[in-house]
Amino acid sequence: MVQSSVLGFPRMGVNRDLKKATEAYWGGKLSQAELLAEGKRLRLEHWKLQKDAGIDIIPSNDFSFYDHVLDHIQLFSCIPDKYTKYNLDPIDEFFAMGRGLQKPQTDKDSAVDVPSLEMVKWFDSNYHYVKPTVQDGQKFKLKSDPKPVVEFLEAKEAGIITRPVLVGPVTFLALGKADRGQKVDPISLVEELLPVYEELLTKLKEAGAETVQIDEPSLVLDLPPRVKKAFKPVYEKLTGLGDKIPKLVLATYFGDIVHNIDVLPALSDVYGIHIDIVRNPEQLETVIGALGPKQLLSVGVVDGRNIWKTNFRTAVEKAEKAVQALGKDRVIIASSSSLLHTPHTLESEKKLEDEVKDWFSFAVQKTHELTTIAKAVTDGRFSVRDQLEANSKSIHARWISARTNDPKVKDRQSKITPVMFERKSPFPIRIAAQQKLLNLPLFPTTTIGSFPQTKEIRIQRNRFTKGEITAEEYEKFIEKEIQDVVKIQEELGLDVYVHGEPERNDMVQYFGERLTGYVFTTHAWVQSYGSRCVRPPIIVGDISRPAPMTVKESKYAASISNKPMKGMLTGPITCLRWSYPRDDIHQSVQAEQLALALRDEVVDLEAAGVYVIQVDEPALREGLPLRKGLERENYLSWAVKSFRLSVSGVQDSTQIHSHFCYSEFQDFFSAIAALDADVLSIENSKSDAKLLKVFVDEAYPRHIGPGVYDIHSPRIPSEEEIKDRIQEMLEYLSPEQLWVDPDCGLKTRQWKETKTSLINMVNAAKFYREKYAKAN
Ligand code: MET
Ligand SMILES: [Zn+2]
Repeated sequence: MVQSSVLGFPRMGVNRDLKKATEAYWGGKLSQAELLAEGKRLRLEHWKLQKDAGIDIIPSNDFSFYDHVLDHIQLFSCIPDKYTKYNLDPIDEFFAMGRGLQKPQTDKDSAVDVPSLEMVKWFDSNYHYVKPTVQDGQKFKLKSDPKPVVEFLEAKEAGIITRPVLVGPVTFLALGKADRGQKVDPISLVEELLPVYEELLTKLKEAGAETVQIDEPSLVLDLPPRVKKAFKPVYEKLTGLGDKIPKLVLATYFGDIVHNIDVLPALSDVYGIHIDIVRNPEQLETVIGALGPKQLLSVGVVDGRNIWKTNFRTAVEKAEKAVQALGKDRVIIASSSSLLHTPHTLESEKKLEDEVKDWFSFAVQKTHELTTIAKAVTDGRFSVRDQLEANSKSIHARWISARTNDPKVKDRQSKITPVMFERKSPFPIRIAAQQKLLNLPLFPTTTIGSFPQTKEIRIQRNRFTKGEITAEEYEKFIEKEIQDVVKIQEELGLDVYVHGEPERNDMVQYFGERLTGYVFTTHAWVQSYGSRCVRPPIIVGDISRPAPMTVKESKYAASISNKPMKGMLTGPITCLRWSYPRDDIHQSVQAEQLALALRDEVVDLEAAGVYVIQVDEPALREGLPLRKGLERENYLSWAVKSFRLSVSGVQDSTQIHSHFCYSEFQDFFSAIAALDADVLSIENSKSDAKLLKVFVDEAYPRHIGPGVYDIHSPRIPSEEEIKDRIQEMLEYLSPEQLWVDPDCGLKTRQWKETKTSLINMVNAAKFYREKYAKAN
């Protein structure tokens, strides 16, 4: 019999219950016991739901109160002293590592002030994990009552035998880093870490676990030889323990393992291997060929990263191929990765039109898809004939739907010509024309777009959405907000203003709502980090812009300002990456459609008298394919082209800005340069200014505003501190090139700290302005 399996289930619950519970606990409104009980309730509910769907292999230890890598950090006692020194309760220590902890002194306890561990994106997804941070001479120790064992027993007690999920030792270390000032290479600690895995696996076996899913997704990356070499000793040692530990199914996802296939012989005693054949179907044959004579293959055929209904015909075909080669008992039908990246259930969507709703499948629906596919492969397609027929009807309906295809969009795409990717003149000519028009001082100051999204703004937006106030009333309210921020910027003495983005609920959704081809959900939240969830819009069809999207607000703002007003747009790649993209046409085609829509917007803004326009691309980097090579080059080529297409319709005198919330450009600098933006604003306050060296090495000629202070924290930077920061930047950038701005938008901040921080920023800029004016 071919078994069905889920690699991991979303943790939040139908109504983001976990988010609500953890935030209530942090806010002191829920006791620890209540929080733990809520976690338990959610785990049970999710196990039962998978069991009821008929899933054979149900995961446990996929749940986490914050992040599963952080769970492992605590499980292995890999906790830096700065946390342990406070002797916090384990759950509070856990959250302190995840989100930092600041607590004033009380009668009972001393004050706590500790920042969080570093958090970064999980492979190429928008989920963030906490980075294991190790010390020279790091030791590991298994925590008492290990979470994987506790949760396995919890499920067992409820009559459900699960397959616990662990992050494998190689991936755990490969994703880690040495703490500040430490020299250790994390992977060199593998010998130290292995006994902890042995102990944990032994305990799981004693508890009754027959198999364990051990995640080693690092196998899809380009691995440095020292990491790659680590697989052999680790897995020989573990499998050498024989029956003392559960059988291991080693899971890879988000890419193929063909380039690391020489590792497979070292894994030949591992019970089974999981591969993602949604992303990389072509690896199937190679991996089958490299399996040991008895090894199982878990084939990921249901997408864990997107929301489209699985095409049963192609999924069954792929699975049958595996069965033909290996036999029914050696194949498992699985989700491609954990379902963590998909929303909980489609059932919650009451407002979606039936036509499109029929095209989607969220986590709960995917569990049913898995059992159907497994049955089709086990008992033959006729055994699930009705499901297969309904599925192919739905797939076909989407394919031919008028919502999917817009001939006008395709026609416009076919008429794109090479000149549309080029500004009229090269940068030196443009900047001269811009200078003439804008008349900016040295060290111009600006902000990144949004100003504090106050409670009042959210209230009014809600009232408007609910129909409690009219469009006119709402518009008046927004105008008033714009007036206020223009006035504040005048008082602060900034040089290029923004309108503050009060009308935007979200930087992607706002645009999606004004474009054709998008649909929106009401409950389809997915975890981004900790308790934070996002609700990505879904691209279902060809995209076009029926009418201007931002011109009214920007034009109004420009009309009441005595300084240049910067128009603010979200770039094509970010609109694409922070949505669920279509899977029926290439992403480059969708990016191009978005670019054309934005191009019209840019031209309209210019015509409305907005001569500085910023097109934000914070998601450009996360879209970078995981491995170097052709795929990455291709991505960068179409990503750069779509950006250029969106901004190149303007006159030389219109200044194009772009913004990125990261500073690591080393591995794709040429793409950043190729954007040909007149001004780049980048996140830099937390990084070493040395990173800016790449701009010197590559003789970058255009303007740059590296963020001078961190906007993620309410902390106010002093004028001195900002001056020091600018001084450091001047070691790498010329005074003519340098802009002064914060790291990112200010929407999550309060007005109080925002104003003071900006006063300090403007003063620091003025200091250098005067200094260099005198020098000339
Ligand atoms: C995540 S980048 C955000 C840029 C946007 N213009 C803002 O200021 O909020
Ligand atoms: Zn940003």
